[in-house]
Amino acid sequence: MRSPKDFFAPLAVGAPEPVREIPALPSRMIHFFDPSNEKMAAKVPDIAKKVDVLLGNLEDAVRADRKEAARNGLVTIAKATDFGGTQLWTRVNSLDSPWVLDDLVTLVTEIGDKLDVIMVPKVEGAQDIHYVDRLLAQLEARAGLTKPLLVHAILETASGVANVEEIAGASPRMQGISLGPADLAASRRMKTTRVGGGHPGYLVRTDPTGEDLNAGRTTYQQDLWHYTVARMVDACAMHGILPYYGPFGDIRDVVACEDQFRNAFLLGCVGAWSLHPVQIDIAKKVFSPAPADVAWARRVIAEMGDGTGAVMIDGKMQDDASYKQCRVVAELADALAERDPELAKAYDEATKEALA
Ligand SMILES: CC(C)(COP(=O)(O)OP(=O)(O)OC[C@H]1O[C@@H](n2cnc3c(N)ncnc32)[C@H](O)[C@@H]1OP(=O)(O)O)[C@@H](O)C(=O)NCCC(=O)NCCSC(=O)C[C@H](O)C(=O)O
Ligand SMILES: [Mg+2]
Repeated sequence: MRSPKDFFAPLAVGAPEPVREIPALPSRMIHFFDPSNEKMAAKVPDIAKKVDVLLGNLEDAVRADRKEAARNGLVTIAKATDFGGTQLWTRVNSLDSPWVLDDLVTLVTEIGDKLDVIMVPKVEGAQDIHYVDRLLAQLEARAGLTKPLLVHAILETASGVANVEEIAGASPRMQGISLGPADLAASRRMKTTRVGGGHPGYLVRTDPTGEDLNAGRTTYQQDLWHYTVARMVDACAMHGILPYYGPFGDIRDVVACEDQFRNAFLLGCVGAWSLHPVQIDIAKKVFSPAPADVAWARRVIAEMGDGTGAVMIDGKMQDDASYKQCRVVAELADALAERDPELAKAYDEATKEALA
């Protein structure tokens, strides 16, 4: 563990100064594509206009014999594309794989100035982040980069969950953490074969109403991921970094995907992964607060003045704490409005109506 005194010192001579604060840039959807897949790669310029984050995936879902093609494809795409205000991320192979060293060396050297965040899979503890942290500093120094690359960990091993607080605080590069429900289920020996989402067998049942144990009893499906997401959100909030729900693998089930994303949004996540174009608009809808909620938040803030004391608005008590809750929603809305003029208009119209 580094001393707090040198936590923000560069880890290699000539490496850029680490950031002191993680920018809360819109990242409602992290859109995955395989850079070795020509059809997907051809769609990148168009998709880049629609998403907050575009991620060139080199890890799982890329066949072993396509790893080099994916790495080289990402370099070519990054050099040839103007991403505008859209962030470019990558997910490198796992730290125990034969590909990760070349992934990091090639990407930082060739396109380190274009990349914003490196997603590291299967993180087990702070030691994994420390390894990547030092290596990135060496590579950044050699490439002459002036802006440090940020690191995003996937929470997808039982050890990772047990160590999530130390992972979140392991480096000033830590930008955020995503839930990886598929690998996590395997690591924990959970008995679901689904990629994220619920399971009909994970439920609670109302009490029996009489002798017949089957009669009149309702069951309610529970969220398999509630504990992990909540723990991840707390760890991220404690360290000033951003939490994300990960993948929802049932691409056809756009309804359950929206539900799972919304649960994560309400619990504190700022975004989720989109694996297919159809999931982009779901994430955009869910992770942008509704205009009516933004209008309400802005109204409470306006009526609360300096944010202290208690007032009644429409029969509901508001005080210092609810003022802070409203600031969370209003600040997110302001950040999204800056990127999205349509959303800005919808928020302003709803606010005008609420304040009239
Ligand atoms: C899931 C897919 C394999 C589905 O692909 P496909 O069968 O081609 O779907 P469609 O025919 O409906 O596609 C229509 C067109 O759209 C293009 N397409 C599909 N997906 C994307 C995309 N992500 N980005 C850009 N374009 C995309 C198709 O090429 C079709 O094009 P055209 O024929 O010209 O009309 C596929 O969507 C896919 O591979 N998605 C990404 C999967 C992925 O990245 N998986 C890894 C992340 S999840 C994970 O790793 C688990 C996690 O770590 C954990 O442990 O939980
Ligand atoms: Mg995984």
